[in-house]
Amino acid sequence: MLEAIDLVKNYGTLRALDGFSLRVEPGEIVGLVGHNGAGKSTFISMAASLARPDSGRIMIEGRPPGKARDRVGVAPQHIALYPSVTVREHLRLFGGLSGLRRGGLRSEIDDLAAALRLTAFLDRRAGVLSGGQQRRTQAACALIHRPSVLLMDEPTAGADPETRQALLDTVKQRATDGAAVLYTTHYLPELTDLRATIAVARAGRVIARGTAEDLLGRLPGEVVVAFDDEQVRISTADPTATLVSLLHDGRPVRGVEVRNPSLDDLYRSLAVTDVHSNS
Ligand SMILES: Nc1ncnc2c1ncn2[C@@H]1O[C@H](COP(=O)(O)OP(=O)(O)OP(=O)(O)O)[C@@H](O)[C@H]1O
Repeated sequence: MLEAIDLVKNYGTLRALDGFSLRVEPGEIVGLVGHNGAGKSTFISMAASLARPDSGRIMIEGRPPGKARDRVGVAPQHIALYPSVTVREHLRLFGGLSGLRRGGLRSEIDDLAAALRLTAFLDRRAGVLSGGQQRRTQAACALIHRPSVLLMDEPTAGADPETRQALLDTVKQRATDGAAVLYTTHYLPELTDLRATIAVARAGRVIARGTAEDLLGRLPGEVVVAFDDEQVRISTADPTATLVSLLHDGRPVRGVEVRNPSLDDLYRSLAVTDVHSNS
């Protein structure tokens, strides 16, 4: 389990975390979302014991992060691989650091390479891999020792659909196997695919927490219907009912588009709530 209570972190005069609290249970995937600069990566650095809070408490399975490093897997936002080292050597290195040896290490490497579609690239140097292959290699380094807390910071940034799906399927499987997963992204559909609960960060704290249905269910989507002579665009909480009512008179239709609420809609709705709660 990962638990953070009331973390504060200042960089000079800038307060990066301002009372950040979050808990991720074993088997749970929490999607941490929020605008650029909200504090997501700063929090991940702390959970990975790369930075210390000025105040507050963070625990990994009841221990401070510095004493639980072997239980944590981190896929940082920016690619951090050795260009001249092969994928297999990366995995041997990271697996070896966590105590995996010989047959155990070999079979973890084979299983993970298959899951992340890296088998054909195991003996290629990281520097000659495509961006997506590097992303998958980086995730594999985080996963090789079967960590009980998995921290993934925008692991699919710039990834093609194949890479994205391989990563999402592997993360889902690890959560099913009992890992507590913290996953940051700017893509809402990934969190739906992961069946993640959502934590929204803003200005260094978590301002909302719940399932996608809780947080997005009451937000309006949008229905756009192009008729022969006009285009009708309606903001609605019930797109299906709106669509049925727009189409019921049988007018010829050239196109229909239904837009579900996005993360931007969620941030906007929370900004309004926040302003009200501060007033
Ligand atoms: N080492 C550092 N020194 C100074 N300021 C920092 C440092 N690390 C982060 N910050 C600042 O702290 C704030 C939070 O940054 P952080 O990287 O945690 O945001 P984020 O939510 O991960 O954003 P993004 O979505 O862009 O990755 C930002 O204003 C950033 O500029």
